[in-house]
Amino acid sequence: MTTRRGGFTLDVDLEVAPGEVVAVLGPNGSGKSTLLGTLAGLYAPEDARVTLGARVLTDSAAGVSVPAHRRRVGMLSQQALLFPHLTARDNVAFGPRCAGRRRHEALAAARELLADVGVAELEGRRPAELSGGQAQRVAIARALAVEPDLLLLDEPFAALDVDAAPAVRSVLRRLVRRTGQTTLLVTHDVVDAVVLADRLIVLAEGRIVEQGPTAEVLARPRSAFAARIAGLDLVTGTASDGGLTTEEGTPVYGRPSEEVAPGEPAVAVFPPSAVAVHRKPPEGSPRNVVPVRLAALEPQGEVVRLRAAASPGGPPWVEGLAADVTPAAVAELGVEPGDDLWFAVKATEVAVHPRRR
Ligand SMILES: Nc1ncnc2c1ncn2[C@@H]1O[C@H](COP(=O)(O)OP(=O)(O)OP(=O)(O)O)[C@@H](O)[C@H]1O
Repeated sequence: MTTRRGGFTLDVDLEVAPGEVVAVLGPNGSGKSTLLGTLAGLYAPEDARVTLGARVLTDSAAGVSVPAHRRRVGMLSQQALLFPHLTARDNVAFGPRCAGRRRHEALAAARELLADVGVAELEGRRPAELSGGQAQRVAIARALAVEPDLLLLDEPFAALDVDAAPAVRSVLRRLVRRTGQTTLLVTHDVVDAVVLADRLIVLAEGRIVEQGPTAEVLARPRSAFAARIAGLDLVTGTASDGGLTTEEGTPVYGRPSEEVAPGEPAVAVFPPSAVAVHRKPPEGSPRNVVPVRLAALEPQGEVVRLRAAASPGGPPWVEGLAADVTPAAVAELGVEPGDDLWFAVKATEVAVHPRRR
């Protein structure tokens, strides 16, 4: 598709498999909202062909453009945008009613969905009587109530406070997985992509500059933007009681940030600034301590990023882990590439999230 807005041109070619969740990341103004708007039928593209299953939604060459409300494309944005005069239940039942469902059927379906998103007891409240997180849960229920063929999520957690966002993300993850909902998710948060998406695409200046399985793009970023968002330490494994267990069986201790059941695929996430670097294994406090071989020293503004490789006999999953330390600490440690070191990170600094298979 090619869509112009003012002097900006979006030019992308994208295919999403049924049931797939694709995350779209990119700097401000890279065209993420323009992409969603074009799929939703909000903008008239200059030259595009958009198909959903067997249906043609847009074919500019043939003069076809299905209006937004007939696309069976659901949209959820930062703000819940509920009808202010309707109760939570009636907000969710509205779409099915418009699609011709009987009133009692639509209300029953709405109640079930409100229970699914964890706000069954709020069904009689109006939007003004809901918190941001509660309203967004209702908005998720409303978006799914019409059983859209494609769900578009435009920064659905951005307006929520940091405490509410992971719980709402969990709810969305569970429902999207259960219904096999085909989804395109625009986000600024790489953790959203890890938790929800099978695949990640990176937009820059209206074009796709990178795409692939989420973990792969983050492990081997090619664009400057992907490198920057990949600036978190990620360790994948299987959730356990106190954190996760890597594929090789190493325990990584952390705190579950949201609903993640033992035995499920999980990812441990921590900032490189939380990693302490030692010459000898540190003693005492309960934390994660792992041997690494120093691969590189990368200056990063105020700090130096120590990049790890596996040490002989050590676990392979440390490959690529980063530790940010001050230049003074680097001088004091006297480290050089090839040195054998220990990376340590406190369990309280490690967030454990569920991960898409
Ligand atoms: N109404 C408009 N008229 C003209 N140009 C517009 C309009 N809306 C957006 N643009 C331009 O289109 C480009 C893409 O905007 P878009 O909102 O799709 O980016 P985005 O990636 O979603 O950004 P953000 O992360 O800031 O939400 C921007 O350069 C913007 O200046």
